[in-house]
Amino acid sequence: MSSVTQLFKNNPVNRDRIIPLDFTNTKTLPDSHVWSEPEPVLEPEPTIRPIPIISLSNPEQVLLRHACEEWGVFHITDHGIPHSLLQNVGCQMKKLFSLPMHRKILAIRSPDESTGYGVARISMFYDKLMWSEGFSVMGSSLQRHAKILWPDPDDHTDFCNVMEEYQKEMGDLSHRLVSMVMGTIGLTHEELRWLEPDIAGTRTDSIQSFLQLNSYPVCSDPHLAMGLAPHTDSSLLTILYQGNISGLEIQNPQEEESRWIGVDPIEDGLVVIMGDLSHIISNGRFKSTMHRVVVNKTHHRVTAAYFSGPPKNLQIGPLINDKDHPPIYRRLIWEEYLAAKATHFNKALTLFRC
Ligand SMILES: C=C1C[C@]23C[C@H]1CC[C@H]2[C@@]12CCC[C@@](C)(C(=O)O1)[C@H]2[C@@H]3C(=O)O
Ligand SMILES: O=C(O)CCC(=O)C(=O)O
Ligand SMILES: [Fe+2]
Repeated sequence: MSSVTQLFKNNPVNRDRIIPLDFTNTKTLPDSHVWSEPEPVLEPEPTIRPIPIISLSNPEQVLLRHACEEWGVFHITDHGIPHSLLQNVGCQMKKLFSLPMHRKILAIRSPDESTGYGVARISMFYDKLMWSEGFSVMGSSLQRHAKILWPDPDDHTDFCNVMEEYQKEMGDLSHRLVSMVMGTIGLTHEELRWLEPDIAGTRTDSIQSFLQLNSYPVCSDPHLAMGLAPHTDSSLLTILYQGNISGLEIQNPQEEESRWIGVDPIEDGLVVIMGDLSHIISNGRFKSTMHRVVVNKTHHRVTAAYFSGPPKNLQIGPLINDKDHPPIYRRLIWEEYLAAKATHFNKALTLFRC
């Protein structure tokens, strides 16, 4: 059993934090989903620099390092993922989330499981409920849940083929990205051996991953709702496909006073979100930036987030140990980190401080 699966068995979620609202049959915002008074619209700050864009056909080390150290979030272009595959992923997500509620419910995640249909796990750390629904995939859960959602083999085969292809592409891309970003701070350390491609497919120590499909239905009162509440990702890094609809925002990492900045889609781009584990490995140099998702009145937004993490049972820890910068985090395995996150949420990182 994967360590992530075991983790969810040990940290079950309350049922009321699993089943989403039936958004298609909800015309006005229920009180459970009202987060705040409308925020005053902030004038755009002239000093705010745009989120970095890194071309993978010719990545500049200095820019990439800057993106990881100053922003923790950046766009990538020329990533090699076929445009048609991204479009198919978008279509399949729409197909899934447009199913009637009574169908989606058949694939509902159970309280001690990580995969299937339901509300994002961070929901349990907030009083209010979010204007979103999700579908999580890990390993063999894809086939099982797809067959429940679509008894007709034509439908579930299409869905599974697209998602399997996407996971394969994301696996390769995340390997490339992790070694690229770690390379920018001089990490060629023995301990990064697990990043070397597993061409024969025989190693048991390859990267673990988790695919999260998110759906943010149209909302009559977007200023009062929250698509996905503020959080940092527990991954090494997350690759996000967000189509061409805005909604993702990051907390400006260069300001003390939190101000949210939109990460608006760019043509054929993907977004990379640096996770807490990269922050740990880089001994605090890389930011794992707080982000959230806002919703809108007119467009149903669907996104695919691919979380990659280190191999099962592999201990990771700060890898830049010169005497001027002693390690600020202790060593840990991904499962331990996820367990801390599942109970302490945004305070999890501080628990591993030396
Ligand atoms: C591999 C991961 C990453 C997890 C935990 C575990 C499985 C589910 C992932 C997400 C997916 C949705 C956002 C998030 C914040 C959530 O609620 O569940 C993510 C979380 C994290 O990054 O902590
Ligand atoms: O949907 C988005 O724009 C972001 C999703 C996200 O942050 C997540 O799934 O962790
Ligand atoms: Fe996230």
